Amino acid sequence: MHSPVVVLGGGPGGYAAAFLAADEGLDVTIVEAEPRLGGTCLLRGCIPSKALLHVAKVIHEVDDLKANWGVEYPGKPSIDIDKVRARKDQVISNLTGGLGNLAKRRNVTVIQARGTFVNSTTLQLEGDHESIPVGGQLTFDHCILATGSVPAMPPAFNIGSDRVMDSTGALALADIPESMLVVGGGYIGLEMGSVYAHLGSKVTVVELAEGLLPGADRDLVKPLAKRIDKLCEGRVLTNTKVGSLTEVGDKIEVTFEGPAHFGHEQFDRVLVSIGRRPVTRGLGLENTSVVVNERGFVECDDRQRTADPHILAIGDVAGDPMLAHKATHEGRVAAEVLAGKAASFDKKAIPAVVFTDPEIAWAGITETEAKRDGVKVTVEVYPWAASGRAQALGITEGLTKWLVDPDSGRIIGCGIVGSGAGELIAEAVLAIEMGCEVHDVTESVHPHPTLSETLMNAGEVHFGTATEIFKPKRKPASVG
Ligand SMILES: Cc1cc2nc3c(=O)[nH]c(=O)nc-3n(C[C@H](O)[C@H](O)[C@H](O)COP(=O)(O)OP(=O)(O)OC[C@H]3O[C@@H](n4cnc5c(N)ncnc54)[C@H](O)[C@@H]3O)c2cc1C
Ligand SMILES: NC(=O)c1ccc[n+]([C@@H]2O[C@H](COP(=O)([O-])OP(=O)(O)OC[C@H]3O[C@@H](n4cnc5c(N)ncnc54)[C@H](O)[C@@H]3O)[C@@H](O)[C@H]2O)c1
Repeated sequence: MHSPVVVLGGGPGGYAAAFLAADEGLDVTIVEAEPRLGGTCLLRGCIPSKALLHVAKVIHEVDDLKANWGVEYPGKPSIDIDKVRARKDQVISNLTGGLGNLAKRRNVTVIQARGTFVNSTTLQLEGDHESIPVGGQLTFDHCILATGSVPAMPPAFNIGSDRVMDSTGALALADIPESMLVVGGGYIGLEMGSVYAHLGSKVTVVELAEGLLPGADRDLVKPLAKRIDKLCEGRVLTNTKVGSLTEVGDKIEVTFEGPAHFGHEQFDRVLVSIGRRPVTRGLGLENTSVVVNERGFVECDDRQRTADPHILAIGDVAGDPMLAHKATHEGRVAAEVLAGKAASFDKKAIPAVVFTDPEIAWAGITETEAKRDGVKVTVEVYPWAASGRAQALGITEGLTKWLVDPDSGRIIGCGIVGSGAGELIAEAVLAIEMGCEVHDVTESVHPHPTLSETLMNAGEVHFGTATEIFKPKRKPASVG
């Protein structure tokens, strides 16, 4: 069988690339190993985790009503874990079913098989699904490689016990363990740790680095770290390493090694969330001219082209950040490149959102990166305590900040911590992409009372015109 364009992998990178290429008039086949399109994001990532985080947020808000707003009701919320799981699975089914229909309506062929490269223009397909062509070979003019990533599970943690879970295991929500250790205080550890803590588990978080979410700006992480610490009843062990895991009866015994915490302790379940690795091994890439770097990512240019003229790469397999919207955007670029358009990707404003409560979001350059790279920035911070909407909602721990190029006055970065930060950051992405100056934001009328005003207000801090703050402190332009 021959298909001019083949997309290997049907995640948010792969299906976006395939659908857009078909819309451009190309003849497209998706090869996906699993029975459903959707990839990590829909089946075991973004969507199920956000469905569960919604439950966690509502539980928190109910507690807040009781503690701070005089709303009384008897007892604690009781949780029917089967119903929570069923609702989460329904959300996944709704979305993945829709994708199958969208592929059909575009005449995109979907083959359910595992593909490996025989050479630069041929895939060998393995599996037993009827969609696999006789002989199992699929030739193509161009292949878009979109095989994504899988959880990193070092041999020391891979002890063959289902009490030790990766993110997929945690999302399966088999039970609500009494005690749970989360190894890694990054995106997954904090999102899934929050879910389990709100459902009733006693959660301990262990992070190798000095603080949670290493790499993110500390002023953004601080309010979240405080909340997580409260949620985990002080059981956030930073600067600590997990040495070994051993199954002892129906518990996992864990040894801690670190200046802050030493010794061993038992937990009902352990979630290992210490990063993900790109899927490049075992794909037969050595039979092509594709270059894989020392971290396992496929090397490609800003048009998603690899060193092999027949192969493009997108999404998690094509490098950091491993985020669904980055995969989708790269998929669009790859499709347009194959359609002969002058598309390329300037990655200056890919937003990142940690969907905890409070949420953390950033886009463009961060203060941490500016310091590291010696980039001159002026930082304008607006505390949410001065926002009417934040006061009304009782979420005053947040802040919004702009990072401004002091020479041009252009906005080059934004950071937000607070409820809904993930929605608010979209305005910042547009501002950075459009090359806006700070006055473009301050002169755009924002609706009142909303949290979006904090973006306008942080801009007003730049000009000293923020009326809700008594004497705005101006930081001088600084290097780092
Ligand atoms: C718990 C969790 C929560 C997340 N939450 C978010 C979030 O809120 N926001 C966000 O932006 N990102 C989130 N992510 C990251 C996001 O899921 C990934 O960045 C995104 O799915 C990457 O898309 P992709 O298309 O590159 O790869 P994937 O989604 O990983 O898809 C790759 C596909 O390729 C298939 N495949 C692999 N090898 C082969 C082969 N040889 N033959 C055929 N098929 C193959 C796989 O079966 C898979 O379906 C989360 C991830 C996890 C684990
Ligand atoms: N909201 C989102 O967009 C979202 C949500 C989940 C996942 N993701 C994506 O998936 C990726 C993987 O998520 P993740 O949380 O597994 O990785 P991560 O890189 O976000 O965090 C891993 C954390 O584990 C720590 N760590 C590493 N080894 C350790 C050890 N031995 N002991 C203790 N801590 C250790 C690291 O210092 C780091 O803080 C993310 O980087 C992100 O790209 C995104």
